[in-house]
Amino acid sequence: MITVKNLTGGYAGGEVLKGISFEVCEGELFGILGPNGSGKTTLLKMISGALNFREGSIDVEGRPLTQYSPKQLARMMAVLPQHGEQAFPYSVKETVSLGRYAHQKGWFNSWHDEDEQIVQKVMEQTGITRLQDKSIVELSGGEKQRVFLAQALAQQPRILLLDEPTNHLDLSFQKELLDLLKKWAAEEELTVVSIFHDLNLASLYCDRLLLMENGEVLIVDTPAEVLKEERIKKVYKTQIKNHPHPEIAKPQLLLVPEADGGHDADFKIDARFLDVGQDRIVLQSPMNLRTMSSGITGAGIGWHSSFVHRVVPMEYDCSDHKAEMAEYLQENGFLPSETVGMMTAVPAETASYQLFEDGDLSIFIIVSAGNTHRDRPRNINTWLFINGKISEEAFIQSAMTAAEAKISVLNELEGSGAGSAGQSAGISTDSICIAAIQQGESIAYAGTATPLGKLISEGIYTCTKEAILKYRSSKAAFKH
Ligand SMILES: Nc1ncnc2c1ncn2[C@@H]1O[C@H](COP(=O)(O)OP(=O)(O)OP(=O)(O)O)[C@@H](O)[C@H]1O
Repeated sequence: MITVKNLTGGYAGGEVLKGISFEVCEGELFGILGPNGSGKTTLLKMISGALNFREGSIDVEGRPLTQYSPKQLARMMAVLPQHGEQAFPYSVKETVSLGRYAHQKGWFNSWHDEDEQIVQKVMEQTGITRLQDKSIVELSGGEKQRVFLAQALAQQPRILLLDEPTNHLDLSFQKELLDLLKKWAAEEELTVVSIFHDLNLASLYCDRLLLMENGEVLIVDTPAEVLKEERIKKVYKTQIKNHPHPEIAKPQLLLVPEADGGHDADFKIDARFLDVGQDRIVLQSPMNLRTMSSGITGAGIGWHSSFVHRVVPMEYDCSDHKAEMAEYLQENGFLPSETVGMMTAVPAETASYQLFEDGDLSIFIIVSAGNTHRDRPRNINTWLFINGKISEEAFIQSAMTAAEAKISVLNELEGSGAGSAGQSAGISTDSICIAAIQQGESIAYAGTATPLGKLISEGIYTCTKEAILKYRSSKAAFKH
């Protein structure tokens, strides 16, 4: 659809673009990225024919751009510039109607029903119908942006060139606009070339991305390839982390602010923060911990500061235990959004907890265990607090290492096979929460042969065994 070859040129002051080459296919949503001043707008101006280039070529539908008359070009492509400005106080509808100019033979007396219908349709699609009689000078930045987008769409172009289209738009209209462009690209084969400053939006919506640096193309590829953490850090000269989107397979980049340096280097989670009551065990951390858990609240991966292990009666039965747990937390002064919450019928006093240390490495473990006989539903809840900065691999390996240690206790106390899936109790309602302070030395791995893994194995073995034995000798064991 658009073929750019060796494009070179700029302004009177000097060359901005140096040997740019790429192709955009029909119906593609193509994003242009790059730091400030890298030449994105200059490139878009050249593609739209607004700025001449010195060397190279731009072909649109197989024909050199320079061979199109201005009117032919206007029927082919529409441009939404970065700062839509309007010199005259036209009404919204009049401004949108200007988009029909390229399709008209004369100007004043050739307004047809079709033009009216298209203008009404695009005003509706961009959510500005109710503003149609207002003067454009009375609109907010976001409303103006929609009007100029409607004007561009009224042109019914085959190619839409956009310079930061979501600038000024609120979150829901950003999404609406890009959903709309994506739909038009797919259904009406509209080709969209757009500059983005928001790399995450570009990742979510674009088929391919072109990343520019100092007037040159660094890479043209899919979002997953272009938005690699190391590349973006280098080009934008800033700290970022790449994190997959939770719902769709697209990368998302997160800024990492400078650390405030205010934390205590010797900080560790231990029994000082634990409160074992009659009906719950609470660990309240003074700061948020990175968590991976299967708790009722705070499940999955997140950041939490309150850890609540709530003891409920054996006959507890609730159709919506998540909602009921959230209510319980709220009533008891815990914010559900900051809390990992688990439930158990096992008495709090039978839980086992201990700090395990090996040199600078330390972990704090709490285990509550009940009904650990083969023929009954089992409930062992494990909390593992790691006083270190651990990788994502180490989170997963910690869970594996902890599970292995727990099973070896079950096998020891109940005979071989007790911990395996088919053999053990009808249902296992076990939960785990791993929480790391994410400060200090980085720890890459937590498999059984690593220092952290060894500490976890020892700690989980010790606490699980003690918790089971305490539970068995308690009155509760006879009742259950
Ligand atoms: N009209 C102009 N005359 C002279 N130089 C210009 C003109 N417009 C832009 N430039 C220069 O060209 C270079 C590239 O600018 P351009 O606007 O293309 O960058 P950009 O990547 O779109 O930047 P931004 O992200 O800040 O919008 C910059 O150094 C800029 O100063």
